[in-house]
Amino acid sequence: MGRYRVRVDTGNFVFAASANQVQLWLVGHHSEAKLGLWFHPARGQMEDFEVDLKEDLGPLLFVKLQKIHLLLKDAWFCNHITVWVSEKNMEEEQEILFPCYRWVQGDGIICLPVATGKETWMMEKEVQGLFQKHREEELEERRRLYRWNTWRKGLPLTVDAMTEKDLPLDMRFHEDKKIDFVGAEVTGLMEVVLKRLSTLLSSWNSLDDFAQIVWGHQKRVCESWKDDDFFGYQFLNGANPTMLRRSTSLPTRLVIPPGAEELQTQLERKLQEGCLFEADFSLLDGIQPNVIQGERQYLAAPLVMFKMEPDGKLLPMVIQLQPPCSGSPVPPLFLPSDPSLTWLLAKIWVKNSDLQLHELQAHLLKTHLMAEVFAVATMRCLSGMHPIFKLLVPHFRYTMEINTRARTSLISEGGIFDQVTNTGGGGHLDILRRATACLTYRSLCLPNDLADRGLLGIPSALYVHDVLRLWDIIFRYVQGIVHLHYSGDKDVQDDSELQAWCREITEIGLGGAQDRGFPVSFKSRAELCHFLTMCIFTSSAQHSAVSQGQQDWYTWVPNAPDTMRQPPPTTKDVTLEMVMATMPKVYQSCLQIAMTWLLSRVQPNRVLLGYPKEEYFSGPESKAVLSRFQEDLDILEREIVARNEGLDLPYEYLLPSRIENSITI
Ligand SMILES: CC/C=C\C/C=C\C/C=C\C/C=C\C=C\[C@H](C/C=C\CCC(=O)O)OO
Ligand SMILES: [Fe+2]
Repeated sequence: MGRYRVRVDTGNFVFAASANQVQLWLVGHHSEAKLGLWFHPARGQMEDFEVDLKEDLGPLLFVKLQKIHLLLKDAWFCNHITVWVSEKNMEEEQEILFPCYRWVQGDGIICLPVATGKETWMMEKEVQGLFQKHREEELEERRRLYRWNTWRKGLPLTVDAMTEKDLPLDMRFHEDKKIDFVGAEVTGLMEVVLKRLSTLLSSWNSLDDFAQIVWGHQKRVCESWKDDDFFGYQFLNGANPTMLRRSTSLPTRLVIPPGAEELQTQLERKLQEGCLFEADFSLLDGIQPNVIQGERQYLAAPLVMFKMEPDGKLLPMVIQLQPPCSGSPVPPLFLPSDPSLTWLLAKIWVKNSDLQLHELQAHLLKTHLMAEVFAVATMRCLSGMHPIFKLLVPHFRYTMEINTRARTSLISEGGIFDQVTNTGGGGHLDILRRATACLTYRSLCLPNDLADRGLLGIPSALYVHDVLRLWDIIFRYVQGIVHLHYSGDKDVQDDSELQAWCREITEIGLGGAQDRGFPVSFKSRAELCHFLTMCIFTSSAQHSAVSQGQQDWYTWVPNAPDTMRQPPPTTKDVTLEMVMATMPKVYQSCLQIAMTWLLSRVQPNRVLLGYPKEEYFSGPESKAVLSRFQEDLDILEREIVARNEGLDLPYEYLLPSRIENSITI
């Protein structure tokens, strides 16, 4: 018995309020009490109530709520409910949090378990028995709501939703985000289309013509894109820093033709010095090129070799546009000493290939689609009171919707890829299948990936530096939360929901990826922390690194054309007419600019890494772990700002102040 003060907190989104009435119950260890509170939740409001109860409820475990509709059935977004308990034997009132953070629909009774604190989670068995029944019922409902779907064979499974309208309400864009996103799509397309309506179907006449449709501040790219050091820089710190690796031998595909012994000597010398690097686009070999408006497009599968200079510049040494093919002549090698237009066209071919693998493999597959697998498995396997659910779910905000939109308008039949890229028309799906088949767990764990690619200890590799710092910061945050809730490895091994989550990701979401290093169980807290760090890193920092550069590096179309309309050159005789006939048409260029603007713009009302809107954890220990995470991010922010001050080209994509907490675009 005692006095209970109840506060109901409603979301501040459009339509978060409800015209219906809401009834509350308090459920304690010993008994439960109907509060007889009927109220209409108002948007962004906190409603306070006070009741004196005669019953001895015991320690509170749940709040139950039920929305009663008379006429209009609506949805109410409940943030959380807080209860202050003051009883005779208490020195001071006790504050207890019941997180919700979801839409309350229909008139069923919803149970909100008390916020996970260390004590709740470790609570003795019989109380867990009460929670156990709630958790099982909750997961049964979640598995009905969140189903796997095979969108295309050979790709990671996705959420079962034909369009964003089929998604569970809790996974939808809130109204402000939806209005902004749809508005930007229209604005972006109108901006470029209207500007060039008259010449949409034509080709450009000269490379400078592309300046007519450039937006914003890509001046530096327009001026420097032809320079070798600028070309090399992008493989370290550009839109796609995922292709470069240090060579451990001369690639077998690099057949040196007679007369090129000097090149062979130079390559071998750089190899010996440990400063030979490569970017190999063999994944594109044999992919069927697109046909756009009846015009055949062309693809290459280049290899480019670089040397790392003592000043940190990465300079291309040789480009091979196609791998050798038995029965065909040895493919020509393009060199910096070739005629300038010939060498330039070879570099353009490399950047076209890089854009395809960047967008499909590094961006869409290894961040968007992987985050979706983690999100669907989380909703299907971890109950709302599970500490790992509470740790992860803020990192999946809006991801199912942006991915569903990508499947319906970007990589769909007749979508953007089909309209403007040389991998569209089905080749893009074959690339996704090939990339999925070779996607390893180590390649998502950046310290392992960077070590495997031989990229540690390179002063000019700014992406590498920032990524390693962020990985360590996120790992420390994850470790803090895991160690609060798991006192040892056996707790991890005995956690059935957690082990089911792991298996669901590897065996179902990724289609049996244990042969690519993904775990099917967690044997220790260390293994769990590594995996969780990868999930959060993928959904925040890595997406930021491969998304934010699109606008800077892809708006000047010659620097990374989205399609190529003539075959790769097989001789050194290249003319400007050949180059212009190869480059995208005006329409394809305009759509590239519109899309890169749309997909890498700063999102309104974005939630930054480390600053989730939801408060799922209770207790001073969890709050301290989150505070330290924020402090670590703040220290890194200042480090990067200071580092960038001394740079000709600042690297800003991994500034914590620019990293979203989840993939929302
Ligand atoms: C057309 C290619 C040229 C330049 C890049 C333009 C688009 C990027 C292509 C692929 C990006 C990979 C994943 C992107 C996922 C989401 C996009 C989701 C929905 C788009 C909705 C729409 O097409 O309107 O963005 O990050
Ligand atoms: Fe994205």
